[in-house]
Amino acid sequence: MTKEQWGAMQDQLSSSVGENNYKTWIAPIDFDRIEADGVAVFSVPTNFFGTYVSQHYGDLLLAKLSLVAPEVSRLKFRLANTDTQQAQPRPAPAQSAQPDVLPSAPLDARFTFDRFVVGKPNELAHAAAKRVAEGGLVTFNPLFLYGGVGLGKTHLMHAIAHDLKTNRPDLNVLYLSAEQFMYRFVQALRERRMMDFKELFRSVDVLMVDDVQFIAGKDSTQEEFFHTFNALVDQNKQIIISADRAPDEIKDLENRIRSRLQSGLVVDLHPTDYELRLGILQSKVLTYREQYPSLQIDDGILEFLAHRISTNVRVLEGALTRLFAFASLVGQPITMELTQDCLADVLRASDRKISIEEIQRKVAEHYHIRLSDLIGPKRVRNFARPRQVAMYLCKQLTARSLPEIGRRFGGRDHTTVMHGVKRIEELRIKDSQIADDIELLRRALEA
Ligand SMILES: Nc1ncnc2c1ncn2[C@@H]1O[C@H](COP(=O)(O)OP(=O)(O)OP(=O)(O)O)[C@@H](O)[C@H]1O
Repeated sequence: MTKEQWGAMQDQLSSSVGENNYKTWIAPIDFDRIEADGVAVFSVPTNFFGTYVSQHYGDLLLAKLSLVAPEVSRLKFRLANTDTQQAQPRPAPAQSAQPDVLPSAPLDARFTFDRFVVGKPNELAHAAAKRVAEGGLVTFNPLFLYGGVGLGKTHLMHAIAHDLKTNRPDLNVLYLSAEQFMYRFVQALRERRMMDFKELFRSVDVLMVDDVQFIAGKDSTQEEFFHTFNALVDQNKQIIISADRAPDEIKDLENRIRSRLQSGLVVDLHPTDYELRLGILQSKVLTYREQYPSLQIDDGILEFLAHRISTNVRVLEGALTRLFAFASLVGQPITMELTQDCLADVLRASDRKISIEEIQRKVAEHYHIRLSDLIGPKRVRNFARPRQVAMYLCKQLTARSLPEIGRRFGGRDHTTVMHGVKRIEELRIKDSQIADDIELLRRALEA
């Protein structure tokens, strides 16, 4: 393959991986040669780069390469200008002092605070993220953000990084996923460069680690993470962590790490509610207006989508993107009919109905009481509170009416259900145990 062909391939890669990823990961690598045994050699600025590109873009590179050079069956990444590097002694300290780049994972330019729609389910997480993004005194360390898939954890972390770049350009901000932390650590171990690794991580002013649940069960990575964490906290450097669940729900995590993670501010991104979903759709439509200025969208479509697609924001956004692309392709306005046609599969998939029985069973299990006591007439508190929780969840998660719910709870009146639902709504705010119970149950039911 010639350098020109590599140039053309880079252009194609740019459109496949997106501009941001391209600039960060593909542009800095260079095609070197194809060896006799079908190995395509690329030069990379650091070994970590090679590992990252190979893990994330290896298949894509290979696929594109095989169109131009069918003999290629494998990729190899070598440090730039060190062709025979493996055979060479390690560089003298003066040379190795040349600063290694600590690659922050690429930030998505769209993930800013401006584009983050705030509603009840995420207002606390948003406020905490905003506070950290000011780059002022470290008041809570770490900030631990958690929540289910696609609820905006990564969006908030990138937004913090974007803001810090503007507010505090003097700070060395590092954002990476826990998986990347592990690659970087393993790489350092393999190359016997642990001192460099430690030094680099300890020179960071703000460390953000996304999806920390990834290191559960990975003992040495946890150990190193713990030391990095402690060293930074001791220096009063801000740490921001995200995970798909609360620290005490992450299995196979060492206790000392768990308690460290809990020692700052732990905030939950709750599943979206209807109003938040509608807000997100409305804000997305505004951005689409620039791209598709003449496209008409009928009244009621966004409300319909916000009602019907309650899984996660990523699915919601994907549905809207598809809808706009489809409508502009066929040159038609977005009507209800077109929406149902175009999104039939998404709508079917999110159609999974949670039944009243399922809720009753899960709640009884959760509170260790018998199903018959949950539904039955006894009014002792041990049964009455779980019963109200179950009624509340039936109201939230099913489309059943209050009289219908009442009937299924031993023939109770709809006003009893209404009272139960109200009581739990109040308690959720005051009583964190109830709030946690509901969250756990909701997740289990929606899983
Ligand atoms: N409140 C919000 N306002 C606007 N966009 C949002 C909001 N919440 C989530 N999104 C969008 O939803 C998508 C998924 O969000 P994100 O990647 O941050 O989720 P996540 O919680 O990190 O999920 P995962 O656990 O899968 O990593 C992104 O495109 C993000 O911009």
